Amino acid sequence: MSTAIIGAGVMGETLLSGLVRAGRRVDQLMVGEKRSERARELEDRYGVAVVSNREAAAKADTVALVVKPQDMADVLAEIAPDLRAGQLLVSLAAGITTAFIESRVPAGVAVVRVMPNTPALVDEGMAAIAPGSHCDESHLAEAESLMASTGKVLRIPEKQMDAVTAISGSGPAYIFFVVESMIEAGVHLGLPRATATELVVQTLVGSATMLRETGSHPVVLREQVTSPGGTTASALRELEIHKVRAAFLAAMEAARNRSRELAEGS
Ligand SMILES: NC(=O)C1=CN([C@@H]2O[C@H](COP(=O)(O)OP(=O)(O)OC[C@H]3O[C@@H](n4cnc5c(N)ncnc54)[C@H](OP(=O)(O)O)[C@@H]3O)[C@@H](O)[C@H]2O)C=CC1
Ligand SMILES: O=C(O)[C@@H]1CCC=N1
Repeated sequence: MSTAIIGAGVMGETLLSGLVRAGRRVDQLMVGEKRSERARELEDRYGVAVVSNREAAAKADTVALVVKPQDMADVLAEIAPDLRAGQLLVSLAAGITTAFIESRVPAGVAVVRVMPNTPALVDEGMAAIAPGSHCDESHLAEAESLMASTGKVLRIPEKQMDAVTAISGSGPAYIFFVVESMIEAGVHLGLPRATATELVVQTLVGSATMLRETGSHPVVLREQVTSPGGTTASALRELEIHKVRAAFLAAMEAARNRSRELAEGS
């Protein structure tokens, strides 16, 4: 089964590198890339064939679309003449619905919508997948296997996709923002930047591992850290006063709304 990746930016290369690490044969992979300098870089780094979008669409059994949502209509118009019934299109673009894609490609082309995230680069990705209307189990299983090469995969109904995008798609950026803020705070408290960075990163990894390995609710884990009348209670009171919880809710609503807008091409 050959797979083409159209759009080899951050997410496209993340998928490509994951497939290569997972042992997919490089001669079964293709990349559609228009910039020749970038094409050479990918050929050198992965030994993968870089071809035109149309050739990729014509030759591959599965075509992964990893261009920006705003470029999706143009790319679909370009490759539609080369697509045929039975092929699988896997879209990783935020906002773009399976109906949007299905209305622009030949009948019988199966579409799966995926929301991945960048921790896929270290095989700790979280991807959600949703089938379009002409998809059977084999198509969904192929999309699942593509994404499982770089982490966990969850099957969801497409109506949940904008919310998922706001949580796990954009989520790594929120976590990095928190990490950055904690490091800056450490520097304000007088710690060397390298010390603050090591403390924060290991605290994050340790806390994430506790969440995954104990399966305990985050409230329980937070209460274990919060000694009566102690330092953590003082810190958490400040986070509540500064409405951090409300800020997270507003941020994720904004991301969900932006995902809906991207579907309309804005
Ligand atoms: N980054 C992330 O964390 C996540 C991204 N996504 C989705 O992945 C998609 C890509 O995002 P991201 O990787 O961040 O963006 P990038 O801008 O890094 O990548 C987009 C790539 O598409 C290429 N491209 C644009 N037009 C064409 C075309 N006509 N033919 C071939 N390639 C083309 C661009 O090339 P050039 O630079 O030369 O224009 C670029 O390399 C988006 O739809 C986004 O919603 C989903 C989840 C997470
Ligand atoms: O910011 C974005 O639009 C993309 C989708 C999810 C993460 N990055």
